Amino acid sequence: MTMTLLEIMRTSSVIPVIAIDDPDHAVPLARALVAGGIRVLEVTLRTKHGLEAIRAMSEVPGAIVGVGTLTRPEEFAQARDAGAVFGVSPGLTSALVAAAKSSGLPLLPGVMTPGEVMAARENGFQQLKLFPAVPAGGIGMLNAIYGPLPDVTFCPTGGISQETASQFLALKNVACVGGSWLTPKDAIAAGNWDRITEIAKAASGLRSV
Ligand SMILES: O=C(O)C(=O)C[C@H](O)[C@H](O)COP(=O)(O)O
Repeated sequence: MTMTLLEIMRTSSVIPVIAIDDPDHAVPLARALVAGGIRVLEVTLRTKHGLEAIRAMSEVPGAIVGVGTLTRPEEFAQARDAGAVFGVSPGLTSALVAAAKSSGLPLLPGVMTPGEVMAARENGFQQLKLFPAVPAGGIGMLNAIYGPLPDVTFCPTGGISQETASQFLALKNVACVGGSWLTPKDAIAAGNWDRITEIAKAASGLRSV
């Protein structure tokens, strides 16, 4: 089943940004998040286990697995072949635009300024990640962008927490938010999957204020 980026963003109001330090954690972590109602999982290439984790997590029933931290063109086809069904990058370059098109992997590119929003839109991207969301201006920035550029939809990521997520989700131009708070490193290291499921349940219950 092929999903568009907008369908993926609307499946989950919160997308966990995941870094896997131990490949054995991939499957139980994905199961714990899905059990808590969080199905869309962004597995970053920040660690060397990213592709292996994508391959393993893609087999977990209910999980919709994407790749994060795409910064080099060659990573697109590798992630797609590992099973990723969407990709997220912290920024957009012409080489990444070409790689997204040739790989067929739906890309959620990172932007931080109105000019970057416009350049991304010129390249055919209307769903964008505001990154880093809070340092870039957060809610005020998203509201300001909505005035001149109302036809783009954001997944703000960077500095968002369980406490602030609903304020972002209340904005007209926000479909979902991303964050690493769903996957605390200490809980993963301890194999405390119940705690991850509890955090996921709280996050999946979030909509707007
Ligand atoms: O690794 C990537 O691809 C990124 O673009 C960065 C992450 O999305 C943010 O660093 C998550 O932000 P926090 O929730 O504040 O930890």
